[in-house]
Amino acid sequence: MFAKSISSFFFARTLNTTVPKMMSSTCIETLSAEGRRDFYNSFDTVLTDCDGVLWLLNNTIQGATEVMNGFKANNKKVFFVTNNSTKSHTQFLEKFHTLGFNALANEVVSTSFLAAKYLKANLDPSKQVYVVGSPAIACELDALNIRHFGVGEDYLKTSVPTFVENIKLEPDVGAVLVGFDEHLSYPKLFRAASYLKDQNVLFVATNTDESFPVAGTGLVMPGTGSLVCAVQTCAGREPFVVGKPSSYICNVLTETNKIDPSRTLMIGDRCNTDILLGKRCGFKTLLVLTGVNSLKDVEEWSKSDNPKLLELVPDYYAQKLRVSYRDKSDVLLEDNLESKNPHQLFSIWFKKASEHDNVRQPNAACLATATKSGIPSARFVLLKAFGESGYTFFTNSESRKGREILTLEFNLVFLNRVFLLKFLSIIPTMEENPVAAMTIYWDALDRSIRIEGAVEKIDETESTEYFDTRPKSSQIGAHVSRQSTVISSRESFSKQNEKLEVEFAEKRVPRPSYWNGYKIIPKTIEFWQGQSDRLHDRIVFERAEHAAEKQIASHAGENGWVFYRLSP
Ligand SMILES: Cc1ncc(COP(=O)(O)O)c(C=O)c1O
Repeated sequence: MFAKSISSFFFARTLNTTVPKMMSSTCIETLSAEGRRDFYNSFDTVLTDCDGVLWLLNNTIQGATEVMNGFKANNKKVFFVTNNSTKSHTQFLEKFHTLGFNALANEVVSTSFLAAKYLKANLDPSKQVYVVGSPAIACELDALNIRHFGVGEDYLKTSVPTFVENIKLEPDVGAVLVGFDEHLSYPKLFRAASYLKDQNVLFVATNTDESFPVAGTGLVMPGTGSLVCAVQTCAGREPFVVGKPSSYICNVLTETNKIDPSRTLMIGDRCNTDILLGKRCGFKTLLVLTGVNSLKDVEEWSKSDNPKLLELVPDYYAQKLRVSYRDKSDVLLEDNLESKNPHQLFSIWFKKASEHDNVRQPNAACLATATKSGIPSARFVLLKAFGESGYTFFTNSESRKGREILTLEFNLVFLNRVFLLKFLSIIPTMEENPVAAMTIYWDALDRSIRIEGAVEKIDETESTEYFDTRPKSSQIGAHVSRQSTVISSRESFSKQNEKLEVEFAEKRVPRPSYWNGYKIIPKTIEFWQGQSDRLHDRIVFERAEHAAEKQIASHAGENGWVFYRLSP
C-alpha cells in the first residue's frame, strides 16, 4: 500500500489551546508567524521578572531558559529583575546558572542590591541602617560598606511594658530598610516605628508584593508588602520603594546602559508590579500566565473604566514563555540537515508539525494545477501518503483539477475512437496538463514545503482500498457530489445525499469510478524555514540528472538527489 500512510493524522486532531479574545491585550500565541516576527523585532532590550516567569521556587518553568538564552544569542540586551530580597546578587547568579540561564552579574537586578545602591547614594555616610530584612540585605549593604544592624531574631522575651522600659535605640540611625523578614516581630515593628518618628530618617522598602499563591496548595504566602504595610501603619509614613513597579530600577539601569524605552519589553506574571513598571517606563509589556495573575483578572480590568485598573492591562499575553521565534543559531545549514534524502526530511518535518498543538491539519496542502494553455488554479487537498513513490491525494477525476491533471492513462483512452465521443461529452475541451505543484505551510513552525513534478493516477485497487477506509458519510458524499459542476441549491444536493444514505444504509458503498488517487512524483522538493531576521532558509532538493542539465552547483544528497540553497 502507501509507502507511509498518514491516515492516522487526519481525523482526530483538535486544537487544544483555546485562547479567549480580549479587547486590549494581544495574545502572542495567536499571532501569525509574520506577526510574531514583527513582535520579536520590535524590541532589543528585555526586562524579565523571575519568580512566576522563569521559575517557580527552584523549578524552571519549561521553555524559559531557551527563550531567555535565545534572546541573548540574538543580541538582545537582557535584565533579570526580581523583587525577591532574600537572596544576594551572588546567590541569584548561582541560581541562574544552576537552572541553565546564561546570566551575567550586571544583568541581575534584585531588590536587596537596589536598596543598598539607593542607600549608598542617599544616606549620610556617618549614619547606619536599621534593617527589617534578610541576611541577603545585610550582604549587599556590607558590599557597599554601609553600616547596619537588625538582621536576625528579635523576639519579645519579656512583657511589653518591661520591653518598653528597657528598649535602647541606637543614636545614629539614618534609615530604616524593610524587606522580607521571616523573623518579623513586635520588637522589630516597635524599633522601626520609633526610628521613623524622626522625619530625617529615610524609610526604604524593597518591594510591596502583597502575597504569593503557593501553587497547588490553596495556601497564601504573605509577601514583603504585608510587612511593609505593618511598619507603614505604625510609623504613619510611606516608604520609598526600590522594587517593581518603582521606576527607580530604570534609573539604575539607564545609568550604565543605553535603553530605548520604545524598544524595550517587560515580561512579568504580576500586573501590579511587573506590568505596571513597564507601563510607567514606556516599555511594551507581556504578561505570562504561569504565575500570579490570570487572564480573568486582565479581562475584568480591561472592562473597567478605572484608569488605575486599566493601567494594569498588558499589551500582550502568552500562556508561558516559549520559543515562538527562531533563534539565530536555529538555521537550516547544508551540513546539519536532519536528512539528505528529501522524503526522509519531509517525514521528520511532517512528524514535528503533526505533534504541534497549533497545527490543526498538518496534511492540508495547496495543490496548483494549470490547463494546457497555462491558466492556473489552486485549492487545498489533503495529502494522504508520501515517500519515494509519490505524494498522494484523492479527488474527483471530473473536478477542475481532475480534468487539468488528466493523466496519460486517459490520453491513451482518448486515442480510442469509441471512447472519444463519450469522453468529449464529459469534457468539452482538452485541458490536460499532468503536472502539479503542492505547497504545505505550517504557520506555527514557520515552515513550508513545496513539491513539484509530474502527476500519475495511482493504481485503482489502491484507491478502492483507501476509499473503503473512509467514513460512510464521506463515501456517500463522493457519490452525491459531481465536483465542480453547478448545482441549483444546497437543498437539492442534501436531498440526494439523504436518498443515498437510505439506499446504502445496509450496504457497502462502492468507490465511484471517477473518484481516484493521484500522486505527484517530485522533481523538486523545497524546504523553507522562516527566520526572525527575515534571512529565511530555502533548501531545494532536485533529481541529480535535472540539476546537472541546468549546471547548478549543488551538494550531494541521497538516493539520486542533490540539493542547493536559494536566496530568500
Ligand atoms: C520574598 C519574595 N519577595 C518577592 C518575590 C517576587 O519575586 P519576582 O519579582 O521575581 O516575582 C518572591 C518570589 O519568590 C519572594 O519569595
